[in-house]
Amino acid sequence: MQFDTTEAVAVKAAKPAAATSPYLRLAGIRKAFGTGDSSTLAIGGVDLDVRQGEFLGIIGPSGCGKSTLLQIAAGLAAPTEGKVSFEGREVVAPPAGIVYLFQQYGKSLFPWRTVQDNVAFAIEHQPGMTREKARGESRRYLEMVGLSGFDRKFPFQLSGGMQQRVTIARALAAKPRVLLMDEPFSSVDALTRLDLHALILDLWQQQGFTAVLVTHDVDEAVFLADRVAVLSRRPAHIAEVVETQLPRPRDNIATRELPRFIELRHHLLEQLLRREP
Ligand SMILES: Nc1ncnc2c1ncn2[C@@H]1O[C@H](COP(=O)(O)OP(=O)(O)OP(=O)(O)O)[C@@H](O)[C@H]1O
Repeated sequence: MQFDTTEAVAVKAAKPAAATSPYLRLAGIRKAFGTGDSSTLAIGGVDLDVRQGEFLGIIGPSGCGKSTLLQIAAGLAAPTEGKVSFEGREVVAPPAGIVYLFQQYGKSLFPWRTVQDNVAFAIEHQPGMTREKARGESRRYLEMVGLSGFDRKFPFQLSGGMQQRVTIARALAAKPRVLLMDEPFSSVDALTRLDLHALILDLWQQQGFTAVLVTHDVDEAVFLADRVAVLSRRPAHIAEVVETQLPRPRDNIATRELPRFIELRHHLLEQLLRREP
């Protein structure tokens, strides 16, 4: 299938300057682990601008450096070369406003805390915040992710999908301006994953944060994102950035049947399969 990028280029050119100005910028990012003969070059030079308010998907072959890149964007890891800036300031530590959602909900929730106290953890240390106020706020975010009434349960009393909803509620309680997600839906079953896709899109639309999602799943990236960045094999660089141009609101069944969805899925799978070792 021939992939037509002319439309994508035209749309990009027509956008107002404010929508394309640097918001979260990764410039010349290289990352090596170790030194000398045993060193691994994970990222070989990545330039990527994340636009304010967009939903950006990042896909790439296994082990190409996706998680490393996201950790660098979050200020959780330092690049060997290059610079990250957020709202015009260089990122040298995790900045306020950027929240990182980990893949393994099981490891990121505190098993000894109730669900509401897990969410409260994101806000209870804020100046002027009391435990009761934090719990009240937590219940509001639990309601947003469809978990009203589960606030006094412990994580082990919830299904995997529900536990991931708790981590999403906790991330939202921190009021992210940018939510970075590292394969957040990969540990749940296929139907729960579709539910979580709809949930994260609703929340993104309601709350107005910028979303960056790293995933192996081409369908997930195309379904959720405005743009999909394709990473090359390690050492990673940006092979391509595609504008999805799918109408919103997106629907779990209808959107996936659109010719544009099928065309993008085909193109991106072809890219990835060609790039798998
Ligand atoms: N702390 C570390 N020390 C040494 N090497 C590391 C470290 N973290 C990552 N790497 C290496 O860097 C490369 C990229 O890893 P990373 O986890 O970023 O890839 P990924 O694309 O997210 O992988 P996957 O798709 O399997 O989740 C891999 O070769 C990995 O072994």
